[in-house]
This record gives sequence, C-alpha cells and structure tokens, in this order.
Amino acid sequence: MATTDAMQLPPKLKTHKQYTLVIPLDLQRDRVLLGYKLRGFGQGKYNGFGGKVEQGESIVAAAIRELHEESGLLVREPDMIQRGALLLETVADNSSPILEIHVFTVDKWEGTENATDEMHPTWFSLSESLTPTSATPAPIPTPNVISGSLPSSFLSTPPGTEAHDLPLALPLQPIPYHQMWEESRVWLPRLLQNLMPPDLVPQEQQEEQQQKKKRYFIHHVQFIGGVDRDVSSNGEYSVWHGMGERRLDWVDELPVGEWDSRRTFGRYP
Ligand SMILES: CNc1ncnc2c1ncn2[C@@H]1O[C@H](COP(=O)(O)OP(=O)(O)OP(=O)(O)O)[C@@H](O)[C@H]1O
Repeated sequence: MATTDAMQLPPKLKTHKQYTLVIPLDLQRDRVLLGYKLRGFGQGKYNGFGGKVEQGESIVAAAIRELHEESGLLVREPDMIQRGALLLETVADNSSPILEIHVFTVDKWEGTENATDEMHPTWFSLSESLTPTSATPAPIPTPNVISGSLPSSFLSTPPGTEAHDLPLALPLQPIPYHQMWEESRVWLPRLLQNLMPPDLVPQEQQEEQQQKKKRYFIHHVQFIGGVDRDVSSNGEYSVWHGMGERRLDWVDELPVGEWDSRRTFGRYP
C-alpha cells in the first residue's frame, strides 16, 4: 500500500461500472498482443482489448465478445483466465461510478489478429516488457495507414499466413508503457512477471511464481478530480485525463476464493 490519506474520508457508497480488458499471450514466441485504440475512450493509447459489460451479460462473455470485435480472436470461455481487477475512482464526488475493469489473459484462441477501425493489434516482446521503461515509441497507426499499406515493422501477420505458423522476422519491441494508461505501468509488469515461463524464472523464485499465479490482483487507484491535465507530450507518461492527481494507489493480491467477496464491496474506503 502506498499513500493512505484517502482512508480518512467518510465512507461512501458508490456504484461500479464494469469493463473488461483481455491480454492475449503467445508464451511460446515470447510475445504479448496489445491494441492501439484508434477511436473512443483511450484513443491514441495502446491497451488490452475490452469494453463495457452490457446489461444481462456476464463479465467473461463481455470479455470474449469485445476481444473478438476488436481483434478478430475467438476464445472459448474455459480458456479465459481471470487475473484481477482495476478499480479506478475519482474522489471528486460521490456519484461518479468506480470503473471496475476485469483483466484476463488468454493463450489459446482461434483466428488471426486483424485491425479494425477501433483497434490495431500489435505484438510486443514479453520478456523485454517486465519492467516499464520509456523506450523507443511504438509506431502510431492511423486509419489511412491501415487501409493502405503498412510499414513492415507494423505487420504482425502478412496476408494469407497464420500467425502461429510464422517465424518471427523482426525483434519485437518492448511494451510502450508510456503510450498506455498511466497505471498500466504498475499492474501490467507485475502480471507479466508472474506469467513468465518457469524456465526463464530463476530457480529460487519459481515456487513464489507458482503461488502468485493463483492470486488475483486488485489495483485500486483514486484520483482527485477537478484538474484537467491532458495527455502530456515529450515522451512523458500521460495522466488520467480530466481526473487530476493520483491520491491513492495500491495493489493487493488475493488468494482465489476471496476475490468474489471482496470485489462486491459497495463501501469504500
Ligand atoms: C483509465 N485506466 C484504464 N486502464 C486500462 N484500461 C482502461 C482504462 N480505462 C478504460 N480502460 C479500458 O478501455 C476500454 C474502453 O472501452 P470502450 O471503448 O469505452 O468500451 P466499448 O467498446 O464497450 O464502447 P463503445 O462500444 O465504443 O461505446 C475498455 O477495455 C476498458 O477496460
């Protein structure tokens, strides 16, 4: 746990708005798929694939649907692995819902990743992304680029080939954390570290890794509202637009089984 001053606020009741976020992993090829968002919420950022959970829809069904709509990959429900949740909250008022974003990974799917007018899928190196660095910026796709010819560094799958059958022609870049939502720098490297194939994890950390795999994470971030600092330039990390400074930021890990009772809390802090 980091700063705790928000704990002194009176308890409040907030609604939660549910979203999903799916991160496809190709462990054999040491790579992770993210999408560059071309429109809507999060435009101009790389992220996992996901969206709002619709009324009457289960969280996992929403995650499968959004992944398919945004990337072309089709996953069966038993292959969805729930890893945790982000709880994103503004403390500006008591009426704004907490964004509850359910994070999944998948490593089995049908189909090949395809660009849509909303998301452009791009593979990044998994093992090069275990710590957030502000490395060389990843290419920024534009709708023109997508409908026309893509630069070779951008092609994840040449037309007519199956992604899984391809040799990797080019070294993959690390995940461009500085081109993602700011708090991704906290939870995503932790998640990826826990997923590394055991033979790449030092012997003494292997048992710890096995334990961690069984845990969901909850990353709760509170923001003070009111200050509208927008995405910054000069390669700096962007900030939550319209939400202002971060107030509380902590990551918890829960054993499987405790997750359901904790995620439904309505009173926070
Ligand atoms: C602020 N910190 C954040 N960190 C990581 N991920 C974040 C996020 N904030 C939102 N997200 C994700 O961004 C997508 C928005 O989805 P969004 O396009 O609004 O949903 P959906 O596709 O249902 O909407 P439309 O159909 O276009 O209206 C969705 O995956 C959601 O999980």
